[in-house]
Amino acid sequence: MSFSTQLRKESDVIFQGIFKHPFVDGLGKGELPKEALIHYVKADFEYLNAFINIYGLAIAKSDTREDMQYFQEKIGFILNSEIHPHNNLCQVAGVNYNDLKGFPLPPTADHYVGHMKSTAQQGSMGELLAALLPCPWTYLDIGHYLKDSFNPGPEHPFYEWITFYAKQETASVTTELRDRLDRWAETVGEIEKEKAKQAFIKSCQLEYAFWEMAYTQEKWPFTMVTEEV
Ligand SMILES: Cc1ncc(CN)c(N)n1
Repeated sequence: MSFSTQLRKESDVIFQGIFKHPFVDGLGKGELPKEALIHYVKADFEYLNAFINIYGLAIAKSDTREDMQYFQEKIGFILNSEIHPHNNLCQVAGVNYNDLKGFPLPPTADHYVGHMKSTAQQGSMGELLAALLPCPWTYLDIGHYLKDSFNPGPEHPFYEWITFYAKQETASVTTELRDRLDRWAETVGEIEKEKAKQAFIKSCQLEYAFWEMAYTQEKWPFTMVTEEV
C-alpha cells in the first residue's frame, strides 16, 4: 500500500466526519445561512492567499526545475480556477465577492495557516507535502460524496461548487501531490514518515475545524477598533 493510501485510510474517520458536517451537508441540501457562507468566503479567500505564499516557500525548498514548475502551476490553479466556487457561494448569499476580501483570518483558519507555514519553514519536503495534501484531497472527496449523495442538477444552488471540486482538475492536483509524497516516502525512514503523517493528520483535523469555524461564525474574543489619528 502506498504511503498516501495508508494516510487516507488512517484518517478516514476525519473524512467521514467532514462529509457529515452541517456545513457540508448544507451544501448538498442547498440550504445554508447567508452569514455562514459569507464567513466561509471571507476566511477562505485569505486562507488561499496564504496557500499561495506556502507554494512560494515550497519553490524555495525545491531542488529541481520540475518541482519548481509544479508548484508554480498550482499557484495558477488557485488564482485562476478556485475563484469559481467562491463566486458561486457569493451569488447564493447575494453579496459582492470583492466586499469579502481583506478580512483577518478567524482563529481556526489562522491556526491552520500557521501549521502549514511552520511546516514549510521547518519541516522536510515530505512533511510539507503531507501538510498541504488534505486541502485538495478532502475537497475532492467532498465533491464526489455530494455528487453521489445528492445528485445535483444545474438548478441546484451549489451546483458550481460541487461540480468544481468533483472535477478532474481537483483530482489532478490531489494525485500529483500524492505521487510526490509517495516518491519521497520511498527514500526516507520511519521517523521521517511518522512526522509527515502527523502533519497530514493535523491538516485533516483543521479541515474539519474550518467547516465548524464557518458554520458557527467563529470570531476572536474581542473586536479591535483602530482609532483614527
Ligand atoms: C480550507 C480549505 N481547504 C481546502 C480548499 C480547497 N482547495 C479550500 N478552498 N479551503
